Amino acid sequence: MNLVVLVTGANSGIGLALCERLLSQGTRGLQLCLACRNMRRAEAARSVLLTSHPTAQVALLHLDTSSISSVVRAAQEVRLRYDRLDYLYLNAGIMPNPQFDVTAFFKGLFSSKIIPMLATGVGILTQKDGVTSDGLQEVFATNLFGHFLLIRELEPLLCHAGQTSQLIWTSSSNAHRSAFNLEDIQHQRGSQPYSSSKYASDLLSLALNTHYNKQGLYSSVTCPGFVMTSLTYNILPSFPAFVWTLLMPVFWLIRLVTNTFTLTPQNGSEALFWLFKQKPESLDPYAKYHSLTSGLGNNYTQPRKMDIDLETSESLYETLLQLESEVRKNFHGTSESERASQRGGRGISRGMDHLRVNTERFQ
Ligand SMILES: NC(=O)C1=CN([C@@H]2O[C@H](COP(=O)(O)OP(=O)(O)OC[C@H]3O[C@@H](n4cnc5c(N)ncnc54)[C@H](OP(=O)(O)O)[C@@H]3O)[C@@H](O)[C@H]2O)C=CC1
Ligand SMILES: CC(C)CCC[C@@H](C)[C@H]1CC[C@H]2C3=C(CC[C@]12C)[C@@]1(C)CCC(=O)C[C@@H]1CC3
Repeated sequence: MNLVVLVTGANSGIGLALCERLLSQGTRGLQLCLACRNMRRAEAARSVLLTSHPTAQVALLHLDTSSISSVVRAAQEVRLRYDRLDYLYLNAGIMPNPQFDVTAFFKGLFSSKIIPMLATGVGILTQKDGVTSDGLQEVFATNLFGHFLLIRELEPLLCHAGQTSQLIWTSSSNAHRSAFNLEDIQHQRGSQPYSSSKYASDLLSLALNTHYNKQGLYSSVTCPGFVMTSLTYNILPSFPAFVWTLLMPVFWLIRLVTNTFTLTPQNGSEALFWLFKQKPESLDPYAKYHSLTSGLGNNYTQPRKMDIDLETSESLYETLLQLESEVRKNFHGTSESERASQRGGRGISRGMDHLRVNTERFQ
């Protein structure tokens, strides 16, 4: 059987580590597709993978999840290239302009909330969000909506009679109900867009199971733990690399009390890889599958109930469908010459100006 696996944000961190593990376990005929926004980095990732697995089938796909036109074009390309899609890893993610609250961190260290604070980062992190050329909030567009649109565009490959397909989200322990608001799903008015987008992915996964299980499509949510990647290095950009290295023994000690300090991308990809080997029908739609690493360095996967409910997940799903239909109307309303100039990388914001206006009421 030729399994097709597509991973978004596959050129670094957890996504790349997952690809390495998928190839290492030696599934015959596995076709891996790295969907990345930066083709130079994607090429470099493919070289790394092919160095250790010279006969592997590793394809590249240009995909910028924050851009509607890029998602639509990438999905078109996938439909041309493949006649099935068995696993879709929705892994690409950003946490732009993170602000680390040092005072809250030190207060937390000497309070009873120390363990949850170290495990989730809740209460010590905020971000400054931007707006995409489509007029959407950047974190929402990148982490959630681009992926939602991708799933909808790939429906013909994902919903096949007689076979199951899996959607696997890289969510986070930072996902928190208090950061999410159904009236402001893009988190335009708050300072925790990352937490909001990850909580929204937890809700959306539940809704996707409700609507697509009958068609053989299953969705699950993972949490990689705290992993040292470019995303986390960016939280304390003033720390040179050697400071992080010096802190490693401290982190290993913390791991003795919270197994969420997975630290390496390989450890962090544990749950994503574990799900690859599971029968999707046996998975719990209300569970988040956590990558955990014990004090002795052993990796394992543990399901934990999410703080989500069916009603909110349905409301979010309906709102996303409305936004999708608005976005499609505007995208198809764009003239061919405008789309051609978008393809050339110019005039995206001009071509999508009317969309920005129309999406305003969804923000
Ligand atoms: N590190 C951690 O502790 C945790 C991470 N996560 C999640 O894990 C996922 C992977 O992050 P991680 O490996 O840590 O960090 P990395 O920054 O190493 O990986 C993020 C990947 O997403 C890609 N990406 C970002 N924006 C886009 C976009 N618009 N279109 C396509 N690809 C994009 C990046 O590409 P590029 O190289 O071009 O920037 C990169 O390949 C994210 O969803 C993150 O939120 C969750 C919990 C904890
Ligand atoms: C000695 C200190 C300077 C150590 C600082 C540690 C913090 C920077 C980290 C402790 C818990 C971490 C954490 C995340 C980021 C970095 C910490 C706050 C995340 C929020 C990163 C993104 C996620 O999705 C979840 C992570 C949870 C834990």
